Amino acid sequence: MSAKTRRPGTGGNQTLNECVQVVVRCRPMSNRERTEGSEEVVTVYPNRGVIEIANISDSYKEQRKMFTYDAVYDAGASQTTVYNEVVFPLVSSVLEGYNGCIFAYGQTGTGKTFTMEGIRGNDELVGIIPRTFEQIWLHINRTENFQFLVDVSYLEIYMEELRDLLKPNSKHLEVRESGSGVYVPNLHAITCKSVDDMMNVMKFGNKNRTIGFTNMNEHSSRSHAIFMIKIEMCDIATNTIKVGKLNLIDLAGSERQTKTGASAERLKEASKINLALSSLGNVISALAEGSPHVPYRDSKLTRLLQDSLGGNSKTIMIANVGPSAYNYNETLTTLRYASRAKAIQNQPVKNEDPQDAKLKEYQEEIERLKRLIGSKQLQHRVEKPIKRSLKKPKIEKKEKLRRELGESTVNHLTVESDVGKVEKEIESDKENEVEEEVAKTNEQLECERLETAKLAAKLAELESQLVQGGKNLLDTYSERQIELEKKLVEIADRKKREIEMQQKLELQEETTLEIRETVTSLEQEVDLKKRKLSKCYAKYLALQQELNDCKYEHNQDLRELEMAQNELVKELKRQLLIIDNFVPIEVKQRLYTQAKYDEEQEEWKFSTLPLNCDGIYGNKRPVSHPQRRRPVSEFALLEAKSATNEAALRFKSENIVSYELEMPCRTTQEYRSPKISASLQAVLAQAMQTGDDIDIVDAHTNSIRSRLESIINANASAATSVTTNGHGLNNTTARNPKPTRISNGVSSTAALDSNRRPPTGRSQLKKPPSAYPKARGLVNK
Ligand SMILES: Nc1ncnc2c1ncn2[C@@H]1O[C@H](COP(=O)(O)OP(=O)(O)OP(=O)(O)O)[C@@H](O)[C@H]1O
Repeated sequence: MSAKTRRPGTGGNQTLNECVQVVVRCRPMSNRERTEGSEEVVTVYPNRGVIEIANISDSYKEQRKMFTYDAVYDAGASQTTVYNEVVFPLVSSVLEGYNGCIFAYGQTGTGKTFTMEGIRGNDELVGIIPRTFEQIWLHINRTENFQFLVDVSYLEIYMEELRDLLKPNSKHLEVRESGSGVYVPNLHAITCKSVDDMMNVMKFGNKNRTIGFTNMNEHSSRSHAIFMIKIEMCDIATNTIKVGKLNLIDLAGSERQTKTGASAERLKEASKINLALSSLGNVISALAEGSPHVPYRDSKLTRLLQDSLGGNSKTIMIANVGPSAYNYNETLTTLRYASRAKAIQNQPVKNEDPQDAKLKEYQEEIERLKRLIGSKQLQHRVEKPIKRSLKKPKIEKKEKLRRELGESTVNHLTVESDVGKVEKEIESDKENEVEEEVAKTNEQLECERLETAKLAAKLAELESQLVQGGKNLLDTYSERQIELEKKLVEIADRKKREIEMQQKLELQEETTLEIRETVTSLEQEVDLKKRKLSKCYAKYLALQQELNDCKYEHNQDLRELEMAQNELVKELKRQLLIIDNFVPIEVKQRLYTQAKYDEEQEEWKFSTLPLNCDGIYGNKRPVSHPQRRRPVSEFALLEAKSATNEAALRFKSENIVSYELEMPCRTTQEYRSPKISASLQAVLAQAMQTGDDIDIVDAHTNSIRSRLESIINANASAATSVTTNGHGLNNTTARNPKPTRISNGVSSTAALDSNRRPPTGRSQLKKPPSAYPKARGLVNK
């Protein structure tokens, strides 16, 4: 391990490189394997992180192979142990703002789904995904002064197509790349507020997952399923945001098509699954070898895993294997894969204060709504006194009138009565006005109140999406349980370190043994050298064996790829045959030129502009100008002017008579009879006449040409004799051993003609079947 490299869970700086953590889990023997009497060939040493596989079928090969990993689990390892020791630290990192990825890899039926999902309804057997939910919500409920937003998405890759499992009928999904990593635009995300919410989302998605039956597994996952959890966390005190993303992946099983008893459909699926997995293998190899080019773009799976393999994520690969001898080759392949993946280095980075955080958006929106509601409420308070102030003008105006009248009039009483009348009028007018205004204001107030209520509801909804941390601590967990959990993590960490130390110790023991062996005599030295040599030779043999195994496996992969390719070529030929026979040539050529490959979406598409008859893109028809009128024909203008004619009404509007008609492109051709050379026609004519085999090789010169010439000449002379004696029968009858029947006054030339054409229903002449030449399989035309 380099100085810059460390295994996850050992703490340290966030910019350090970190290897992909590789864990192998071996499942117990299945009932079927037991009844078939298959032997166990896998031995697991959990304390040393070592797994051994024995080869019992081939005595020529090396007997045992040993592999070392970060952790190994045998059939007895419980789901809880695997979770606490492997997954718990990673989920903790995600809750600190890192990206995390856990993917289960292995042959079909080795326990990937069992490890990731487990058995529902059994607390002991639930898998990694539901346990992750528990851990996340426990953390949220325990963390005070933090606000959380938890979004969940679920998708599958089936036959190299992305499918949204939470919106099964949604349109085509694609993988895109941005500065912050790979993502899938338009993927549906559901905001969750509890463990139950997340469980419901998982169950709903699983219902839409593609599964099928194979010989190896009754409920085989036929797709790669990716459960995505995004947790946004905001520290209320500092107002800083962190985002943790966790991808939980249950890959489809790698499988040998011969073993799974694949049907045609399963074969197609399997070839796509194997193709994606082999591209995953290529990516792992390229990363392990430090190759400058990593073929992420080879499949949708590797594109989605781009951040997890060689990217900014903390990653755990769980390789599932079976113990039976029947699956020796597949188990060995999985172990090799896993061994290679150990060398992949990632550079995990904390996602702090990201620009695209949804939580930030929500917070800003909440603030905006709060401000808006506050201002509206203030407005309500200001608007209330309007009722009272509306009465003021009455008194003011009354005083004014009194002043005006009082100053100019002598009789005070009359003035008073006038003022009283006017006052009453003014008052009733004003009261009406006020009532109207009050009604209007009330209406306005009601509208505003409604609007405020709407805003308040929106605010409440937004606020409800955000979860306040540290709420239900006492309800959910007691202090003792928290302590226990801490201890579990400590134990897991210690076990990990123990395995690492054990592995180092074993290496050192080997070298110290060699050093200790001091040479006392020449004989001993020879003995020691011999032993060293035999050790080296054994290693050499093992490596050679490994090489042969790899070659064999490579050839097998190649054969399977060839099989898949043959299938595809066959299918292509079928489609081309249909196109060639049923699609007219012009249409075919047009379609070929219109089809363009979209690099981004990695598929063929038709360009939107149709080709016209001249083979040019675009439309021949003129495009209307927004400000100009369409051209109108002379006739239409004249007709439009003649007010007498009722039919002229139709010419009052614009017409399209002046436009050139858009004629459909011709898609058929005139029938032309095939061109046959004169010599061949002569030979055919003779064959028609005689009905016998014709020797087309000259017996004397042994040449086809001279024989053909003689036939042509004979035909020409026969034609001349026909024109001279008017019948032309003599020659034919002379050469034809069969009697030529001429009935109903029909000449032999007509008989010859009818020989060339197929008999129709209209023809009165019924030809005897013998009249058709059979020997060469010639068909009358
Ligand atoms: N560690 C284990 N302990 C007990 N049973 C297990 C274990 N691993 C797997 N099984 C059982 O083996 C069977 C196959 O497991 P599972 O369906 O998880 O395989 P898989 O690898 O997901 O297969 P596929 O790739 O075809 O989907 C199941 O019945 C499962 O319960």
